[in-house]
Amino acid sequence: MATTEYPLLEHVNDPADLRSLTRAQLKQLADELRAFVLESVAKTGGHLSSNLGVVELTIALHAVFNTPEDRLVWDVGHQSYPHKVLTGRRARMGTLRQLGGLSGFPMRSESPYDTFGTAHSSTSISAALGMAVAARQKGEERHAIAVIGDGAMTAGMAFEALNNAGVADANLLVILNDNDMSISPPVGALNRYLAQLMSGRFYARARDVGKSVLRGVPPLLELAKRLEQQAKGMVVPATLFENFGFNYIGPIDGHDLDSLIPTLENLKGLKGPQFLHVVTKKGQGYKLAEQDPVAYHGPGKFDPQIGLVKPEAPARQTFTQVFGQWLCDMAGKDERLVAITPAMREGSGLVEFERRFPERYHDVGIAEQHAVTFAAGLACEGLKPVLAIYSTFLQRGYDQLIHDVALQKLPVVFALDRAGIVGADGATHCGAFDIAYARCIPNMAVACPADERECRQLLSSAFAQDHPVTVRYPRGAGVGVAPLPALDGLPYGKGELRRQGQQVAILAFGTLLYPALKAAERLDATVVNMRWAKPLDAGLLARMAATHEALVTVEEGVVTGGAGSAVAEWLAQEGIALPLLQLGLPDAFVEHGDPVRLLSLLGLDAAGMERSIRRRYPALVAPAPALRAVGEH
Ligand SMILES: Cc1ncc(C[n+]2csc(CCOP(=O)(O)OP(=O)(O)O)c2C)c(N)n1
Ligand SMILES: CC(=O)[C@@H](O)[C@H](O)COP(=O)(O)O
Ligand SMILES: [Mg+2]
Repeated sequence: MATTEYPLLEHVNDPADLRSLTRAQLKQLADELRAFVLESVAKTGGHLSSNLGVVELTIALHAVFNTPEDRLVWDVGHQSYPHKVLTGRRARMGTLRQLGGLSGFPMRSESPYDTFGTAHSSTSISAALGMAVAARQKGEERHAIAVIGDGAMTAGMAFEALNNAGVADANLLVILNDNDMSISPPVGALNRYLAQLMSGRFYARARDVGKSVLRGVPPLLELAKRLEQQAKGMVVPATLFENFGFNYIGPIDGHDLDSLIPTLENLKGLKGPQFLHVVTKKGQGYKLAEQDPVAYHGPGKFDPQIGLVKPEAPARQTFTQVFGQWLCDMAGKDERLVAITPAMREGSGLVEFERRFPERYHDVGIAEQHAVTFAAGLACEGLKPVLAIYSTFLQRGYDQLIHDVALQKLPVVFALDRAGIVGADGATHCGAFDIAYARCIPNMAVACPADERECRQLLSSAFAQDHPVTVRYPRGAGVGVAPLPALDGLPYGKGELRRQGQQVAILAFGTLLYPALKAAERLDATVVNMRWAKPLDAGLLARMAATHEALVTVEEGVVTGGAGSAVAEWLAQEGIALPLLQLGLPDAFVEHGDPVRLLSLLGLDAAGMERSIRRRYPALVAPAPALRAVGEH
């Protein structure tokens, strides 16, 4: 008889299938599920450590609650893979984060079990509260559960929701999945507070019952030991969460189904806002991930037997590396420079800066709104803040960008990483909107470097200004134009002519300059590297308009309101009636997939640009080279 590696898991096609399993079988299921997630993520790449940490919690939730009738909301959702596997998507896990495949995050369109789309953090309590209040209003009996990590818990939004939920008296269960980690080690007072809760309640009680529920979480044990002295003889005060109006239970061991299931069963019978504090370990069960949860937060493909292999020095630097290097160099030259990250030290290229300039490094936690206003405060006092932030996450701090920074004309540099297509993370992380949302703000300038060298130069230009500037650059490497060691900037608001052609001028904003140059060779078009979406280089534009029959703009951002729209506005303002073709991201969300393929599908590679320009201006470009006859080389 054929044996399978996952004998129990293979029969779980729906959470209903696991509700009939015995406790011992559920434990076996947990082992199989963990092994499956590891095997699967190793093949596709994706978020690993967080998923390994919630295997038992996921099983317990689906075993106890009547999902999807009971609403389960995963905060961030990067830990939703075990949930996907148990809710009928096991066979599709091989397609994870690929074009047409499963999303790396919960998605309402993907499954009825994904009750709320997440990826940007700290939304789960608000969403689950909304669902709980809606159920009450509609007279429907069901539970709403938010599972939120200790990192996500630091965001203002989570506290806004707690503040509301504590008095709304809705049947809401908030589960704090406390693994004492964000992507990097957690920061801030909340983290310290959670550690105190652990020492005061969890560890003491664990000792009392003579059973180490801390088994398997040695760093927590260490922490508990360190804090034990403080806890001795202490009357445990009401927790913060009880003061918010929640019934607080915990902390309990999130890897122990014998604790999780009865606790959840009990909570299920209680009315009003409930708060369960669960302690887990990021990377649980895979030693390499336990030891280095940061490296295994979101790895690419790897061999689980070997683990991640340090890549040989890549031929080309990523834009993130270029930024990190610039930041250190500029900090060495100007001691007013301070750097801020909202919990994205690794992703934003700040590891080396923190090592060299710890006093000038600020990880503020997942708190983008605060990060922007904090930068404003620093700037008020004469410091020169550089906020390193993903394009998509700055969306969170939009009012702060306008009201706290731009309105007061404060010189903050926004280093916007992940601008444009990001690939596997998909629509939630796509940096599509920043040109549009930044350029409409008075006092704000927007720089769009075309390559690595320009990225460094334009960061210097931005740093020299007396007002806010965003410098946007994409995920990954550029074409390989090595940055110069100097810290000289490029002229503010000026572009450059890159190719003189005939009747059509292509105005490129950012890295799409290079495919535009390729397309232009075949079209015999002029190409301008605009460099700045705001201010526009009006002199250069006027020259192009006067000497060409038609214009084309190219950008890796939404066309609606983007750099091409800025050119259209300028033409209208100048009363110039010239045909304009705007190429960029469509008025639609761009899904997950390989970025090269996505750009090609969107017509933003050289061939796509050539096609669009030829179609729009057939009489103004060089004829397409004749198709070669068969056999001709
Ligand atoms: C608004 C926002 N900022 C930043 C991120 C990037 N991010 C994704 S997961 C994560 C860490 C979350 O920590 P936690 O909630 O504790 O979950 P864990 O990774 O520990 O499982 C961060 C900072 C995000 N998804 N959303
Ligand atoms: C879940 C999340 O928001 C991040 O972990 C995100 O996946 C970052 O991806 P990169 O830093 O690899 O672009
Ligand atoms: Mg965490």
